[in-house]
Amino acid sequence: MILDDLVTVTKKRLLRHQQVLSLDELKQTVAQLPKDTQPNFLAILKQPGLHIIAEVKQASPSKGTIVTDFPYVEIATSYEKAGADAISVLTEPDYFNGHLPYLKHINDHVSVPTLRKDFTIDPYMIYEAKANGAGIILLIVAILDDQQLITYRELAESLGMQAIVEVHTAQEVQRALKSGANIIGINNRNLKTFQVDFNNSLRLRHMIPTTIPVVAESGIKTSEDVAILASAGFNAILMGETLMRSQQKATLIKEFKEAAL
Ligand SMILES: O=P(O)(O)OC[C@@H](O)[C@@H](O)c1c[nH]c2ccccc12
Repeated sequence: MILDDLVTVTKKRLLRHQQVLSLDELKQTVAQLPKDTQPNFLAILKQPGLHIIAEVKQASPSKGTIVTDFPYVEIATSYEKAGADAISVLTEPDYFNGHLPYLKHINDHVSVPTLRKDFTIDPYMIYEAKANGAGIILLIVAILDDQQLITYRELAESLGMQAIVEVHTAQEVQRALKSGANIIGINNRNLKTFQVDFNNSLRLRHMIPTTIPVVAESGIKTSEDVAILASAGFNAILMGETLMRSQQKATLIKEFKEAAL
C-alpha cells in the first residue's frame, strides 16, 4: 500500500539526514532562530472568510508528473501576489518530486506562512521544517499514534509553528479532536487508495466545533466548489493540482477569492 511505502522511504531518508546533521546539531541551529519567523497561521484562519492555501507541487503518486516546467519560486510569489493566505510546499522527493530546499528558497521570497507538506513521522522533521522557514507542518492522523499527535503538535507550537492535523474518516476526526488539534484538515483524497470524494469534507465538517478552523483539502477544481465550501463553513481550502495546471494561476486565485465571498 502506497501510504506504507511512503512511511518506509521517509524513515530511510530520515536516517540519511541524521547522518549528515544530528538531531542535537539541528536543534542548535533552530535554537538560534526567532520563534515567530512567520505570521501566525492560526490567527489568520480565525479571521472571517475562506482562506486559500496554494500548493507548489510538481508531481504526485496518483497523477505522476503534473508539470514539467517548475519555476517553484516564481509560482510561489505569484500565488502570494494574487492573494493566497499561505503556501504549501511539497518536500517529499520520492513520490512528489519535492525537495526540502524548495521550502527554504520559497521562504526567502514570500512573507505569507508556508506549510511543509510531508509525511511527518519524527520530531527531526519538525525541526527541519523550522530550520527551513516553515510556519506550518502537517500531521497525518493515519500514520501517527495518539501520543505522537499530541507531542508533535506541541513541539511545533513550542517552536512558533502551527500543525494542520489531517483526517480522512470520522474516526480520524475523533482522534484529531482528542489530541487537542488547533487546526484540522479534512482530506477529500483517501491516501490509501487515492480516491477523491469532494463530499468527504462536507460530510465530516459538522463533527468539528466551529472554534477550531477547518481546511478542506484535495480535488477542489472550480469556483462552484469553492462557493460550496465557503457556505459549508470551511475556514480554508488547500488547492494544488488545479492551480499547478493553470497557465493563469493568479487570475484563478482571484476568481476563487471572489467565489468565496
Ligand atoms: O492537488 P489537489 O488535489 O488540489 O490536493 C492538494 C493537497 O490537498 C494534496 O496535495 C494533499 C493533501 N494531503 C496530503 C498529504 C500528503 C501529500 C499530499 C497531500
